[in-house]
Amino acid sequence: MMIPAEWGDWAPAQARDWIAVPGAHDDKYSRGVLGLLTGSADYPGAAVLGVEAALHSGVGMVRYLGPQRAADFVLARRPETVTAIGRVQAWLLGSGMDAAARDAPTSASLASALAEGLPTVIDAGALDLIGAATGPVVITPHARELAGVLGRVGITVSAEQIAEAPGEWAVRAAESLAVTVLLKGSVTHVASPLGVRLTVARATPWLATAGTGDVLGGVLGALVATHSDRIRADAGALASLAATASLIHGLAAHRVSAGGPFTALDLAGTVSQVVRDLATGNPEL
Ligand SMILES: NC(=O)C1=CN([C@@H]2O[C@H](COP(=O)(O)OP(=O)(O)OC[C@H]3O[C@@H](n4cnc5c(N)ncnc54)[C@H](OP(=O)(O)O)[C@@H]3O)[C@@H](O)[C@H]2O)[C@@H](O)CC1
Ligand SMILES: Nc1ncnc2c1ncn2[C@@H]1O[C@H](COP(=O)(O)OP(=O)(O)O)[C@@H](O)[C@H]1O
Repeated sequence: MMIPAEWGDWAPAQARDWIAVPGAHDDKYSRGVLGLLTGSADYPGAAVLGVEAALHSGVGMVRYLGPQRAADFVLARRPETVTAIGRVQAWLLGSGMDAAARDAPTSASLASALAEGLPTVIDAGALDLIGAATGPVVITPHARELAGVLGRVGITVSAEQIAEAPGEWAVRAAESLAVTVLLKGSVTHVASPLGVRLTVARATPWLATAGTGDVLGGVLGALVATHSDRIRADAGALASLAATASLIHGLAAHRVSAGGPFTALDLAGTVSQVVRDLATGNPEL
């Protein structure tokens, strides 16, 4: 296995360059629209968390196009969300889905989104569909999910082995799958097929609570939607955006935690404060 050449720790000064600040000529469409196919009858809450996080990250519009039960919860929490079908600049797929339990309409919707060639974040219950993507992809597995993804391409590894050497396995996955990999953990590792290797070490162990990964998906989805043109010109941008999303997530966690427990929904609500501090160059970050 290839040993990672050099890992660089991603810092707020670098993340600042990846916050899309709207200008006088922007409207909601020019800022970027994120489409979400997330949530399921079993996990409708993941849809709410992803939408909440995307809206707090600074995006022009969120189109939530998942199952009706989840859409009802999403709209009850966030009436800003649009549930009408329409054009998007990027997709977030799979959070709160179980690949083994996906129904035919959901699989068809995922296939259709993947065929559009748009920048796409693939999480959780859509990770089995990486090979169907036609655009630039970033995947957001934890160690157990990455073991499953690698198993599907004939690489046998356990979640425990991945947790022991996360950097090496993130690189192996990026090279084998030809996608950007954001491997979640106490330190997050981002590896791209082009050789970018970034770590983000700003998290807190209080993040080990249900739903925080769904929040990360929403943050990354928003960043990708607001940089869609740039990604299409240079797929390498996905690694910088993935590291920025993880950094925002970790900084928001510290802020909402202040040394104690917090909920995933409250984490999502804190993301906008961190994005503001990055955008305004707050030196305290
Ligand atoms: N609010 C929402 O809607 C949320 C929705 N979410 C969504 O859920 C989906 C699945 O995500 P995930 O990461 O949990 O799934 P996965 O990698 O299959 O892990 C399963 C493994 O866990 C283990 N296990 C289970 N219970 C255990 C126990 N008590 N103590 C110890 N082990 C236990 C279990 O082991 P087993 O019980 O089989 O022995 C198995 O190995 C995904 O779509 C995500 O987005 C989440 O984000 C949460 C918030
Ligand atoms: N011990 C830890 N220390 C720091 N961050 C953690 C720790 N455990 C989990 N995290 C972070 O919390 C998030 C959990 O995501 P995930 O496992 O997908 O949870 P869920 O499926 O419940 O949303 C990831 O961003 C991960 O990096």
